[in-house]
Amino acid sequence: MNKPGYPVILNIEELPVVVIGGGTVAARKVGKLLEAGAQVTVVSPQLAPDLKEWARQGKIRWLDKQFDPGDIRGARLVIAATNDPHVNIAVYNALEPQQWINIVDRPDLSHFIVPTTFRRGKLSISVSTSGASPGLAKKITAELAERYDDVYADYVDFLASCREEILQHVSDQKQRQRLFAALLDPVFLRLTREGKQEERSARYRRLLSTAAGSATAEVERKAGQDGDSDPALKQSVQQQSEDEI
Ligand SMILES: C[C@@]1(CC(=O)O)C2=NC(=C\c3[nH]c(c(CCC(=O)O)c3CC(=O)O)Cc3[nH]c(c(CC(=O)O)c3CCC(=O)O)/C=C3\N/C(=C\2)[C@@H](CCC(=O)O)[C@]3(C)CC(=O)O)/[C@H]1CCC(=O)O
Ligand SMILES: NC(=O)c1ccc[n+]([C@@H]2O[C@H](COP(=O)([O-])OP(=O)(O)OC[C@H]3O[C@@H](n4cnc5c(N)ncnc54)[C@H](O)[C@@H]3O)[C@@H](O)[C@H]2O)c1
Repeated sequence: MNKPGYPVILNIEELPVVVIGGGTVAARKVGKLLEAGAQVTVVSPQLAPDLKEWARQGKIRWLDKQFDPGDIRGARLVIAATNDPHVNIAVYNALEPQQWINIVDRPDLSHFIVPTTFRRGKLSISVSTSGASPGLAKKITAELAERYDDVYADYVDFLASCREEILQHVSDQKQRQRLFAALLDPVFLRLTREGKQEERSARYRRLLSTAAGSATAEVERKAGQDGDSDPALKQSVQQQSEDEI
């Protein structure tokens, strides 16, 4: 991988992922795979403590053996995480054409590399140095984690529910964009931080009714101007005003 790469969040729920090697690095990768709901198989004659525990609890399938090419058959993603570079290359050579691999000591051959990530509910912040310095990525993440603290989980949930409501009830594209922008006013974060959820909702309601009012005026102005109006927009905006007042 020599280009900067294409950052994505993969939905790997229920998908089979095979990890070769059972040491500290494998345990770190498997922890994140389990959080994402993947079906994980670990192939290794030895397991780090976390992996042992997950195998005992049935959270992962453990093949207590050295790697063989057949072990990765059917896997969607493959992670080669042994401490033997020759074994990691053997895993790479055994890939089926559609499989994607992360080789923990060969970013240059990997189809994907893993950034550091921390989560605050639905917000996730990831940092990568394209393999240049994973330690620096971790340090930057720690700095960001202080700034984007636990309050963001509730704040992002609030933004999500407002957004859902706006998408459902406000049909005018420009109006929506204005509302989404207004929702990012720092006051909503501040009220979340201060635990003033009611004041936050009241402000949001005011924002909606003001926007609905101005859209109604706009529709009426247009109607007066060219004798024509968009009845769907007018109705949606008026409905909005009635709901909110
Ligand atoms: C982010 C994180 C995610 C994760 O693994 O889950 C991750 N490495 C983490 C930590 C970490 N890794 C290393 C140290 C020791 C300090 C140092 O060396 O800097 C620390 C720090 C620590 O452990 O504290 C050593 C290391 N890492 C790689 C090599 C091989 C090489 O470079 O060739 C070596 C040398 C091995 C040797 O000694 O030979 C390779 C990779 N490591 C990556 C990811 C990918 C690029 C990420 C990026 O874009 O920056 C990439 C390319 C491939 C991949 O693994 O996907 C995770 C942070 C988890 C967290 O947040 O807690
Ligand atoms: N990508 C990263 O973030 C990162 C970080 C540190 C180190 N590394 C690299 O990752 C490698 C692994 O690090 P670690 O700390 O997990 O090592 P480790 O020694 O803790 O674990 C190695 C594991 O590989 C298994 N293994 C060895 N040969 C095998 C085979 N033929 N088949 C199946 N399993 C086999 C061992 O049983 C053991 O479980 C290091 O050698 C280093 O090159 C990568």
